[in-house]
Amino acid sequence: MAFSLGPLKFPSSLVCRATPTTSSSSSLAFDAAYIKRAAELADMSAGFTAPHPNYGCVIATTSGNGERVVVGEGYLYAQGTTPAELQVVEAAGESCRGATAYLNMEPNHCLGDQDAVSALVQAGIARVVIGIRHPLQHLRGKAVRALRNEGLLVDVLGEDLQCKTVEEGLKSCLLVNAPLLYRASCQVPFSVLKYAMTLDGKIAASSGHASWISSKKSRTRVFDMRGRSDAVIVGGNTVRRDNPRLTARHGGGHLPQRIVMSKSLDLPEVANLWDVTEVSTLVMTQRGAKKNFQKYLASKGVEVVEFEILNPKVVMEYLYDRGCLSVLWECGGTLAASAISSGVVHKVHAFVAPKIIGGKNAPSPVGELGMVEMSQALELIDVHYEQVGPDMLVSGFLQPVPDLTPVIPSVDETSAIDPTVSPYEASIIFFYKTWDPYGSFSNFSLHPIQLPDENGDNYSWPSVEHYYQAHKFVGLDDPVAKNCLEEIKSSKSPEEAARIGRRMQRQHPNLVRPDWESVKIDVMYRALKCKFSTYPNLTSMLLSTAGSVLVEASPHDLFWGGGRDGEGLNYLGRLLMQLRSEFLSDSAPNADDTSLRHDENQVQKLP
Ligand SMILES: NC(=O)C1=CN([C@@H]2O[C@H](COP(=O)(O)OP(=O)(O)OC[C@H]3O[C@@H](n4cnc5c(N)ncnc54)[C@H](OP(=O)(O)O)[C@@H]3O)[C@@H](O)[C@H]2O)C=CC1
Ligand SMILES: Nc1c(N[C@@H]2O[C@H](COP(=O)(O)O)[C@@H](O)[C@H]2O)[nH]c(=O)[nH]c1=O
Repeated sequence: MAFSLGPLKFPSSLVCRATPTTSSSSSLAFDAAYIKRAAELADMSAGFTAPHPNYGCVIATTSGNGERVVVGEGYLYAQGTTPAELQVVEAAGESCRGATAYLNMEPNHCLGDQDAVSALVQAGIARVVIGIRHPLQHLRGKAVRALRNEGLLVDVLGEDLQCKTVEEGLKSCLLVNAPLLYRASCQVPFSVLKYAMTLDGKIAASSGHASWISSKKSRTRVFDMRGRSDAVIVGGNTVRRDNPRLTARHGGGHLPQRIVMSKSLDLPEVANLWDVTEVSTLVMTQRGAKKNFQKYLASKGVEVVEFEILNPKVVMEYLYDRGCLSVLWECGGTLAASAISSGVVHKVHAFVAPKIIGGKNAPSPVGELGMVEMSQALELIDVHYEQVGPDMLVSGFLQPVPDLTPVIPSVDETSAIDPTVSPYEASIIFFYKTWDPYGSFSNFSLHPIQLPDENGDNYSWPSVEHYYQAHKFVGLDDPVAKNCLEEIKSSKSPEEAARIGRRMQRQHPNLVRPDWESVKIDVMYRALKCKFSTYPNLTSMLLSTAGSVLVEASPHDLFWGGGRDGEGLNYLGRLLMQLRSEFLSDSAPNADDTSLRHDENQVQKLP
């Protein structure tokens, strides 16, 4: 799950938070330059590391006359080869003592791996500057903690170093591992749509002829893009029309797998893509399509994969499972439209050639998307323009680079709600359905609570949800509202209570107590406090989550829940964290309500 807070943004105050060793602006400028260099180095292995990240490392020190000197540089060549940090400390030897290591990304710190952390420690590195934390939950923060435990000073960009000077460096680090961030966030490979079009927006003449629209220089650039990808995808029509090779002919380097998506399998018997001597080809089709042709392809060494229904989403999920990090779509407009509509395209590279071909029926880069107004157009983010020979390369993101910082609410809010949570280090614990591992945190869990009813009489509410829904109608002198309250009290399940309360609120908003919006958080907090104080196992379960951010994983409820992509306010999670914080500072939690006034004040303070 992604909590995209928008890409490449810094907190609004750009005041530098910097450690004593880095406080001068010239040191920050060095930090920024070296971290950028680490990202450049990491980029050298693009295409080779799937599904692992790209790592670069620069080690710099201050010489006797006070000058900064780089004592070593390196990058991870490919998956399974010596980590960048190890290579550099080995090469730089004694010069590493007291030096600073710049890493574009927090290293893996897994048991059994050749360990970057121990290499840096043993080499005598004094300080480590890290571009971004590891985006994968199980690795996030591990190396940072381990290095700090060993006494090294660790500065993470955007956390310990937050200022304009390092902004570019951080951006480079995010971009160089953008495929990993998208992969981790969307559970599909990072996906780029590339096409070449004429100035009048055609990707071929009306005859279908397309070679060539872009210049030789642009096409050589495409070879490089292919080399950075793990797979290149085209549709059946492009195979029939162009007979492409889809190889990266830029002198060595990585070759991506070639993928054809064809439902009909009405493909030519002779095609460049069926020659798999240099690189493999996969044909993706629908179950049962032209079995004889499937056999024929298999005899040529072409792998055929059948799907129940062939569409870009299932193909991308399949490629994710096969370990692809990055995929290049080089199809025509029909398949491109289908891929964009399915939400699997993250970036676009459009080569625009200064040519006009015309033709009413000449194809364009993206087919039907079903949009009717210009306001619906998809706008690219972080757009770049670059002249390549006579052509213009326009590129940009269709979806922001995901920020996987596991924080809901925001970094600033988190410590205000629960000071025990260190926002950058925290893991997220999601809860939602009652059968989930933390299902007892749900309002729907069947843990009766004793709290006064509308008459002030002690009442056993079957669940927090019963209490919450009923309180929408408390204090109203209306027979329908009173009846609804009674119905909620006697409803057989929390789901039923929720259904009655929500329906009534929707159909008769005038029968909901007028102060509901301002008291609902208090009502919920009172019920939660009672529930978690009443049941010792729930108290300990809540306390056991100390240090983690709690998120109600409701995709629809954007007030109490975190939403599908972290867009929700997560008030239920916030209240539980607030309660946990209160329990932690109170050695003997109980259901006594004498502290309630104080709690209410605290609740009011929530942003
Ligand atoms: N200038 C450029 O950058 C490029 C130009 N071209 C040009 O574009 C033209 C071909 O474009 P176009 O016809 O759009 O071809 P596409 O490459 O988009 O192929 C469309 C075909 O993809 C297959 N397909 C499989 N699943 C799907 C799906 N879910 N949705 C849509 N298609 C699916 C079908 O193959 P099947 O019919 O076999 O079932 C379909 O006919 C050619 O003239 C070619 O030269 C192509 C690529 C790039
Ligand atoms: N016509 C066109 C492109 N077309 C794309 O390139 C494929 C051909 O690749 P190959 O056989 O490896 O050279 C073709 O099928 C289509 O996907 N690309 C471009 O950069 N510029 C162009 O003008």
